[in-house]
Amino acid sequence: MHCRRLVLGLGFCLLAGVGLWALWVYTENWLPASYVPYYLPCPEIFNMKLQYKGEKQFQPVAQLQYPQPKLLEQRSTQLLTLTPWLAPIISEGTFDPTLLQNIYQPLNLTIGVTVFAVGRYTRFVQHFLDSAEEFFMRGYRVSYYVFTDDPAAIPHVLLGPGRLLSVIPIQGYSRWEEISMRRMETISQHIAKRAHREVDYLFCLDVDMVFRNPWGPETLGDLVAAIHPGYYAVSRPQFPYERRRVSTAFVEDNEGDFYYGGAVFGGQVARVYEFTRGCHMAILADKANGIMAAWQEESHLNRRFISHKPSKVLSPEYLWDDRKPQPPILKLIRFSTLDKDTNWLRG
Ligand SMILES: CC(=O)N[C@H]1[C@@H](OP(=O)(O)OP(=O)(O)OC[C@H]2O[C@@H](n3ccc(=O)[nH]c3=O)[C@H](O)[C@@H]2O)O[C@H](CO)[C@H](O)[C@@H]1O
Ligand SMILES: [Mn+2]
Repeated sequence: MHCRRLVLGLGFCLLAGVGLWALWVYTENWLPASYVPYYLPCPEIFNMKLQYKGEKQFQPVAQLQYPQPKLLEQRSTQLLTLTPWLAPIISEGTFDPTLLQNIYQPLNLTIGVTVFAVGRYTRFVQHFLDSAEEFFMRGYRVSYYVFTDDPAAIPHVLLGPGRLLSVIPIQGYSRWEEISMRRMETISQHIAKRAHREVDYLFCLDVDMVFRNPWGPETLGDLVAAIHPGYYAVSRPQFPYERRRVSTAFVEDNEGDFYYGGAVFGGQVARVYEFTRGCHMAILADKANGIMAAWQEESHLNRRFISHKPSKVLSPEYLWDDRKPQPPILKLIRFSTLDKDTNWLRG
């Protein structure tokens, strides 16, 4: 009798166990997936409030519809000089270098440059810095911040007076997309920790590039974007924005001004902080949802520049590509991407 009860009890437990297990398998596999909170790897960034001189609130632009601004005006010999939101578009002939020099030189500004050289990209540093010494913000104080996973591979480049080079060790990632995208996080953290005390303006540049002509104070502004050399003559629907709604970088067909390049952006250090932080947040949100935008951080940068308009736009003179012939509409090339063996570099 006692034994039968025990067997019955055990049988009941077994049945209940199987039942619970089946229920668990069902909820796990067949119910629609509920959103699992994702661990954001940098909680400190949410709490960092920086103290700038004369800080002012910035209101993002509300979404509205308007015609696309066209860089190539009707007269095909001249580029557009003003955006519809009245930001100047900088190209040769739109400014007087001597006048600007007289205005900006006495301000004793320090201009920062962030540049990443991870893995095989360290080979570009020498050429980049040599050409920057020749053409970038000559006569100004400049702080180069070179981020690398291999500090020993960064050459000792002879710098002019008032110009400094800091080599900052960072972690490398095996995927090039990750290296490229992580720049937003690294730059925002670097500004928070250090650069906001050291520089007035900051430019964030690709390293696989070279300066060929002067880049001066005409480029300084609150928030600066550069028009991508591949898309300055095409219309909105052809811009390679992220078009999937699930991404935080999503852009509608009827939105967008210019397609900007991820290889050049900058501005006042406080504005670059807000900008890179915003892009990094959006990248993290995409990551949490298992999605990578079409052109990585460049897609996020373009999304953000639609709602946070740049106060100054650089023409493709400031972001060209050696693989393309120089069109007559551009009087000179100031900064250009080298023709590189991408497969070997990223391999
Ligand atoms: C013409 C074209 O296709 N352009 C896209 C391509 O630009 P790029 O072909 O210019 O990307 P890239 O290979 O120059 O990478 C961007 C930058 O990240 C750094 N880096 C990258 C990889 C690496 O292994 N080590 C390293 O240091 C380096 O500073 C480099 O300049 O990719 C970018 C990725 O965001 C954008 O999507 C660009 O639109
Ligand atoms: Mn590049």
